Amino acid sequence: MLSQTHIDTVKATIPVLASAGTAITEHFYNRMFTHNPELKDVFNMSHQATGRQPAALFEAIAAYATHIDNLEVLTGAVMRIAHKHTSFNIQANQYAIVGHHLIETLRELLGDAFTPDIEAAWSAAYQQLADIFIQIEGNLYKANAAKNGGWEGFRTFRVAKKQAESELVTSFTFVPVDGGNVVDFQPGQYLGIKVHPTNHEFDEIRQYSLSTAANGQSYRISVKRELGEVKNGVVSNYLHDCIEEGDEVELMPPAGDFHYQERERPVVLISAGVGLTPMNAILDTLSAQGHQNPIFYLHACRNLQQHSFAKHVAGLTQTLNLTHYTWLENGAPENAERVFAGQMQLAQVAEILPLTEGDFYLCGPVGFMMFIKEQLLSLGVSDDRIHYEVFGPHQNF
Ligand SMILES: NC(=O)C1=CN([C@@H]2O[C@H](COP(=O)(O)OP(=O)(O)OC[C@H]3O[C@@H](n4cnc5c(N)ncnc54)[C@H](O)[C@@H]3O)[C@@H](O)[C@H]2O)C=CC1
Repeated sequence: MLSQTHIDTVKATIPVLASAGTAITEHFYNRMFTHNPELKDVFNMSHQATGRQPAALFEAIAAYATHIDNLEVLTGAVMRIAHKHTSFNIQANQYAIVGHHLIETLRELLGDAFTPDIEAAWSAAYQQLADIFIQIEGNLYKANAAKNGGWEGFRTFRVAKKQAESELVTSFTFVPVDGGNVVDFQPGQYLGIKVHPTNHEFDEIRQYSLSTAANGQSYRISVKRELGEVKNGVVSNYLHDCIEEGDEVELMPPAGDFHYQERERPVVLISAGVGLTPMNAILDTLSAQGHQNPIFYLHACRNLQQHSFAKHVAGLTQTLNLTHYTWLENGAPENAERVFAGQMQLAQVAEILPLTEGDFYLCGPVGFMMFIKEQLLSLGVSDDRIHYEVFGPHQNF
């Protein structure tokens, strides 16, 4: 139990942590992976290489210390992280390892400034946070296992179908090798997938949004091939290059607290690039449900060759009350209908959008979501009707 002294001590150490910056979390991860290399199987090592994970952990620790006497403020972030942890199959005993390396990192970096009082306060504070995550994650694991088609831990699936959707995006449909059902999910949720890339030192676990509606039998994800630096797209490119129909992968049950919410309001889905995957799942789900309220779908990508699901979305106008537009960054073909050239400018379609009552869901690169959120706010859409999540290590904007 945290005492007032612990709380005061943790808050008093915030400036020390802030001045050390991400050196703390970088040191922490180096230390942990040196002493517990088995955890490389669990953590996304590409996010280590880019520095995004140490930055995210540092921000999380700073936010926790800042709000330690009013943790309700962090409920949304805690739920988002807990869902993500379950897709990695994080277990209670791993919190003790992380806690040990965090405390030892503080001792090593702060030296004499890391007094016994500070150690006691941070140990208690870490334990409080770990207990919160362990409880929420334990409940999510149990709830998933109890559902029809549910399971706990990794389950082996076979690739039933591999299908190109555009120049860079390929879909993979997975069925369980045990022949059982699979648990339903909310459109917008993702799967944790574990693979062992060729010649790789450790397993890799990644999250991919489910890209079509739940059907009880199979799951589909749609993956973008990453061009450029090798450290990006280790798993995505392995799936593209090495995983074929008939091959097996390990999956955790669907997770994620960012998903479509039925609210009897018009829906506006706005995506860019491969961020269209959850939007496609939402559209397919609404179509299967016979949804009749107006839906608007706005999508941005580089060019026609990279426009996945274009025909599929056009076909959904048969079943849904759907209006859709596309922005092609590198230029629109002449006479193309519902297609604009350049980056997405909402002013071009603002008059048809339900600005005063609609729910707006955004998905795509962070820069794109920031760009669109700003436009929505300036068009008068209230903040509480703009929904998005940052894929990858947690980040606010
Ligand atoms: N469930 C989720 O939240 C998912 C999120 N994503 C995210 O989507 C992103 C990947 O998208 P890519 O296909 O690589 O996109 P991309 O880099 O090919 O960009 C696609 C389009 O986004 C627009 N865009 C990009 N940056 C912009 C900016 N700063 N301002 C205005 N417009 C901008 C442009 O129109 C561009 O053509 C990743 O960040 C990934 O994490 C992807 C899948 C699922």
